[in-house]
Amino acid sequence: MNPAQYKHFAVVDYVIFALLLAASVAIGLYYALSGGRQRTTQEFLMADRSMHCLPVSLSLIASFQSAVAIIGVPAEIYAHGTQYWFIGCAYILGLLIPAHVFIPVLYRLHLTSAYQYLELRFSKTVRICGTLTFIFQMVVYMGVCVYTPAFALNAVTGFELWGAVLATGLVCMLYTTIGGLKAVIWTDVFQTVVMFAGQLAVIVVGVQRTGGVSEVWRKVLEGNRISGVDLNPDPTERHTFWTLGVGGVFLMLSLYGVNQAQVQRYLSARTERQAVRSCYMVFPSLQLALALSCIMGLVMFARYCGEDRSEQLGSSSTDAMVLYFVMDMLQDLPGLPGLFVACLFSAALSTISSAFNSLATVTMEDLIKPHFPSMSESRATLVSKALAMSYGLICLAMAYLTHLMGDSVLQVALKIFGVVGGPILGLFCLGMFFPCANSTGAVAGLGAGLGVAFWIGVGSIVTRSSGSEPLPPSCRVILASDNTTAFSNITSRASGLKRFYLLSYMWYSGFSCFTVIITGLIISFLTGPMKEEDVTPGTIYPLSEKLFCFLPEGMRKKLCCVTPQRPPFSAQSAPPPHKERNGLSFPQHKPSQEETDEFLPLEYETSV
Ligand SMILES: O=C(O)CCCC[C@@H]1SC[C@@H]2NC(=O)N[C@@H]21
Ligand code: NA
Repeated sequence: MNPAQYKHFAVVDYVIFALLLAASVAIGLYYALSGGRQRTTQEFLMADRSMHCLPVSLSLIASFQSAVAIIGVPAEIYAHGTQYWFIGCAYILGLLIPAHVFIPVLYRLHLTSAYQYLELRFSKTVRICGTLTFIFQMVVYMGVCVYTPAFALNAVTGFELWGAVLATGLVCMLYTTIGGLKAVIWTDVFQTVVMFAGQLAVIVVGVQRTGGVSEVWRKVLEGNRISGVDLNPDPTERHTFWTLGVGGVFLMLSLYGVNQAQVQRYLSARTERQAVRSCYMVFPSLQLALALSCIMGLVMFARYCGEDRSEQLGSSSTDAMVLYFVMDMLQDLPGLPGLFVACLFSAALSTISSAFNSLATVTMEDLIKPHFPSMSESRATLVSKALAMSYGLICLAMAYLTHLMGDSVLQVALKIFGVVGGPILGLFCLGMFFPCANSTGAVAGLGAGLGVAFWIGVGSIVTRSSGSEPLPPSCRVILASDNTTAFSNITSRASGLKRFYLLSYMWYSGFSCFTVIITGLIISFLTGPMKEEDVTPGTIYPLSEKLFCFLPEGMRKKLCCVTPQRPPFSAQSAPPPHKERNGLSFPQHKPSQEETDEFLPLEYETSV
């Protein structure tokens, strides 16, 4: 875009953006100077496990609602129609399963890092593999989250790209390092409100500028942008009800079930019931966030129908076009462009701060503490703060790498979750649902899952770049058919392996998850399946019990090869002493009176 056409900010816009950064730092400072003043890792990393479900639920949304969703989803709707909206169907199971399967198991083990589960259930090696995989996933994802808002802003307003990246990274490092998880959660709450406000402002002004709701609706229908339910079973079809509604469930489970950033929030809740409730409360807010970004895409479509702005923009990226649309709408309403920029950076900051804090937690808990068991609390807290800061620097470096990725940011983010998050989900499912799985099987399974996922991921980039260039955004009705035509002739031409590469990226999570489970079970049986008495109590979810709960007791016992063990503690009995395993002691949690009352008894039976 030539500088002459840059949309410029009024002073008040910069003031609003600066206020957002200042408010975030202020919250960080407040938690640095209040409470326990962040002197223990329990407070710095786990918020003293004292959080109420409301801030936890808003923080759960903010963690994986970054500028990628704020910009990438409207761009997706603008270019391809509302098929993506069906990912909302995946939120039902994608949140119910974490609430009733993953949270009960992980909460009762009283963990700090989700990957401690892997050591309790399997071995230290499996835990380290899980931790390193998570670190890789979040570092790459952080890079995309820092880069996206700065890139979009620079494309439209000439806003200094690396200045914005630096400002975001530094402010985030500051309040995360001084304020710990409490500051990260409460800034997430504040930033989520700013996110919704910014998107709402663009929608209200956009509809009003495009001639009202009926006019927008008419243009959207005319432009064939409301997609019906596409039940096409072809797995290489990018977005269908199946890839989004079913494939999306695995994506959600990898994020809201086993990702450390979310698990840490569940564990910071004061009781298990509060944690489960926070998971339920995510559902309406996530649906609202999805609706806002989809509607924004529709309004943008109605506004630019028939015109193609890629030449003014200097890039055919629909992502940048979203910012162009926003500035076009809000340009002469001083303060609103600043509000939207604040919304964009709130989305980025809330995700990056969650990433910093969770990365620091797992690095401290899984990679450092086991080697320095006698490390003092104050030193451990200091090292945790240093870790949060160093991850900030790594993130800035990763932002530069994102610069080279090129794909639409939404696709890049979802591919990262699929390729790396899917195998981690598979590892936890293998552990929780298959008592016979052993450590060798777990490591082999994770390796196979990551290998297959990377293979498809890289293969798809190679295939697509040789096959099709991204279609320029346009309102022509035939765009949809163009897209299908262009795409279908690639698919039809593709042979077996190439067709494999064309698998929709929405299936990566599910595909790699099953690869881990199947490989893990095969290797476990080949190397001698685990015996029931060797499985640590409380690390198995009685899946078979639950699935066959309609069967009579006797038949169920026969059918379910393993009856799950008593959880590490129960409301009645006094908690057993420290659980020793592999020479490491995991404090078995002494339930508080409130927690005892709130204990959600799963039907556990002692093994006969
Ligand atoms: O916004 C991002 O940073 C990542 C893109 C969205 C990630 C997934 S998609 C399903 C779920 N819904 C969200 O709003 N985020 C996650
Ligand atoms: Na966010």
